[in-house]
Amino acid sequence: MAPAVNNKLTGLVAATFTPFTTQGEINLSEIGPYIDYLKEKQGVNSIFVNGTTGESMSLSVAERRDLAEEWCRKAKGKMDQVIVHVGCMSLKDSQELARHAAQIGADGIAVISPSFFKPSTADALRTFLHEVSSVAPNLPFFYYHIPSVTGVNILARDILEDVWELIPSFKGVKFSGSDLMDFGQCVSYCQTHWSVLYGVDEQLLAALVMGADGAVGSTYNYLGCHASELMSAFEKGNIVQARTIQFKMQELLSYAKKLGFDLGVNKQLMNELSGLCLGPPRLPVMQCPMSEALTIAKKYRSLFTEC
Ligand SMILES: CC(=O)N[C@@H]([C@@H](O)[C@H](O)[C@H](O)CO)[C@@H](O)CC(=O)C(=O)O
Repeated sequence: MAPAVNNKLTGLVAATFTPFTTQGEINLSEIGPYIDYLKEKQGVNSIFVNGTTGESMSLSVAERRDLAEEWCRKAKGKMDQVIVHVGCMSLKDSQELARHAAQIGADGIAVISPSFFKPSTADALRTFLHEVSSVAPNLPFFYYHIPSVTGVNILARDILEDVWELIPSFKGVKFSGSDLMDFGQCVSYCQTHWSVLYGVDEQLLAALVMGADGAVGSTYNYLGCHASELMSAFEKGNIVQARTIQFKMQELLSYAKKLGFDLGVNKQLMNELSGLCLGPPRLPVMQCPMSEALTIAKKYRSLFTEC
């Protein structure tokens, strides 16, 4: 990746899991060791918290505040950037979390589209994003595009149209979609100080070719060092090496998907590979049987050497 200019967010960003106790309460005590693991074992220097992987929509606003605060506190001096996802179904809740993120020293906020009452047009979504950003006007703002989860199929490029007029703090897009034409259009429209970050880990190389500044994803929790190697190989023009790593990532994920890979499986896999105690997911996501995570971990170990 190009070096960071004006704190531009680049490189690899881990979308963190939310640690829970076995009783299903948030477990703040695991956040410090988690950050150390990401930095020391995976070489990951930025995190995206309370996102999809972090089960944000299954958390209360109070829990999200406590988690965001602890992530920011423990990341100080260790992580380059902590981006806090503050999107909620309710505008008021999103604004509360955005204000709170500004108070606790987050490096940026991201907002997903509401998905129960869905915006019917790009303008409706842009207005929602504007209203959230306006309560934290000095905080870098990212639009979080993830149509497969929200069911909101508005092109990300349409959200970007003259967006700086509406959201002066706008700093980029976290694009977790597989429409590479829309992605390319975002890259080509972007200002140089914005970041376009890709979020479909199994297609990272394609996004780098298209001009991604970096990547945010769940698998970088345990594939961080390998994805970094992929990025360096790409930067050096070694496409064969970059492709080899991407193909291994794809082999792991396609194997896992055949076994029913979802957030529950992903979290259990992370527990197994990292040795951290991140606990089970929260309902309605089901906990995955240990045997399934062990089978996928075995596949992981057959494909990748330890970082
Ligand atoms: C739908 C979904 O969860 N996508 C993941 C990916 O990292 C995904 O887990 C990975 O590409 C494997 O399919 C991320 O884009 C989500 C993410 O960044 C987040 O947790 O906010």
